[in-house]
Amino acid sequence: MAGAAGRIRGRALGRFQPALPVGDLSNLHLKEEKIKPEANGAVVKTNANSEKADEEEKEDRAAQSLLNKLIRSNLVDNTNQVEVLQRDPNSPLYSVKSFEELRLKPQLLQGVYAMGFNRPSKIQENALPLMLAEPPQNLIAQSQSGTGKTAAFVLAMLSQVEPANRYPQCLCLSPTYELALQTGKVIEQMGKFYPELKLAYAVRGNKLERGQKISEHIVIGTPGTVLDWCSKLKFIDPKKIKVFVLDEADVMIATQGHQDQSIRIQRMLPRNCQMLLFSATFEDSVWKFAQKVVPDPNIIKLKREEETLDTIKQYYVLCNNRDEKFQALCNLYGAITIAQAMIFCHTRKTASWLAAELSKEGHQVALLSGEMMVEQRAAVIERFREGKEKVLVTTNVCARGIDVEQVSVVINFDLPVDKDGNPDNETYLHRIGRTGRFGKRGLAVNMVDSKHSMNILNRIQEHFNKKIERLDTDDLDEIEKIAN
Ligand SMILES: Nc1ncnc2c1ncn2[C@@H]1O[C@H](COP(=O)(O)OP(=O)(O)OP(=O)(O)O)[C@@H](O)[C@H]1O
Repeated sequence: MAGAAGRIRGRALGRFQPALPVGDLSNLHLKEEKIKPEANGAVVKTNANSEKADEEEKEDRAAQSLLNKLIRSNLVDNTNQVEVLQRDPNSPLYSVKSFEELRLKPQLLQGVYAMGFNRPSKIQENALPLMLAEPPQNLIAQSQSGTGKTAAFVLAMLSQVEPANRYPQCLCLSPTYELALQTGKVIEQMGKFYPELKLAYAVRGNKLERGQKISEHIVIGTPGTVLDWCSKLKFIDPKKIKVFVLDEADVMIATQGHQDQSIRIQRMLPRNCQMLLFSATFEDSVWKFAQKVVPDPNIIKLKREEETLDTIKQYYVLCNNRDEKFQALCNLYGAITIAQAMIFCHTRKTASWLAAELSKEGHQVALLSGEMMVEQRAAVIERFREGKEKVLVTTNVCARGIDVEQVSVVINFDLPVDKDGNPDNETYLHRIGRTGRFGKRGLAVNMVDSKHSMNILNRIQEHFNKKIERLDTDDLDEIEKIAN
């Protein structure tokens, strides 16, 4: 394949590409001076306005979380260590390397193995001994999505339940109806060999007769309904709850009202109730909330990922406008063989335009867009993973926080910016971090179409202190080896 790139070096690409009859490679390095300052300013302004106007997508963390659960088939590989801050440093609570060491009830051990788990994940290894200790310990735990948090607290709940007592003993809050159902499924699977154990869903639409008392042992639901069931409707006696779990705390607080409702529920629980809070991320707001709902916590945190771009080759291509960016993209495809690429756009509109244009050029393109139902999005990602499509075009908002494994090339058709138009370094890292994983080398190509975006690129470069080079025909041999 390196030969193909070699043949076209310094020549018009159009003649050599079967699927994409496009222009000259010189488009790849248009001179920066070509962008007239006044035109440039105007372009930027219009872009910013129109982008705002058609940026209808709102970050929906609950949908992203659900999507991750739907597309995930196994544990996310994570090499980071966890940090354990024990409330009582004198109490020796060791981590466990096997489920046997936890002395789980036999029917739970059976459930764990029936789910195909051989040994605890990193977060489980550290959290389970704390959660199953006598007396039960409170816990705030943060670990990346997909690392086994749900399974951990489900085991804790199932271990504490006394089936002979026919009333709710464990209460679990989820941010949405769908996420509550997903967690419910894990409870059902893991408790499969514990048939006397019953589960109720406190979600909107699940209507019970007034005056009724619930006999199920575990209640899982959304904050609003759980609050009603505990206070106004009195279906649950909160004073009898032994384990309170607050799942997906980061998603929870992103929803208006959920934080207050969760705190109100927590205030109704007995003092000796075990409080457990889980979150995939740990920004300040989550931490503040966690401290309000979990008194005297033990804390388990996944150590921050080292921001490393060492295995990723980063380039930029200078263009004048959207069409030229498309042209440059086609040129790149014509010049090298790309196994699988993800292309990020700023808006839905650009993403669907680009997907259509690429399809016209004969590419097998998948479009992941915010207007799709979560199930549809999961299907698109699945097909892409299976290699049915080689290019996935998506928007920033839609793809943030979604686990798509290794791709060989990431293209920023638009650079990531925050709502104020400043460089979004975190998103940049997250996007291009999809390539260059597991010791492989990765390739990231940034399309720059104005002085403004050049400025953004420079700031990103400074932030990471890592050179982003201008893509040149001389680089094609090198990048072909990475991209293919
Ligand atoms: N010990 C284990 N061994 C093997 N697979 C596991 C283990 N624990 C969990 N899994 C599997 O890994 C996947 C992710 O686990 P889980 O949903 O518990 O992660 P999570 O951290 O709760 O994710 P989220 O933050 O999205 O809620 C699931 O498919 C689950 O069945």
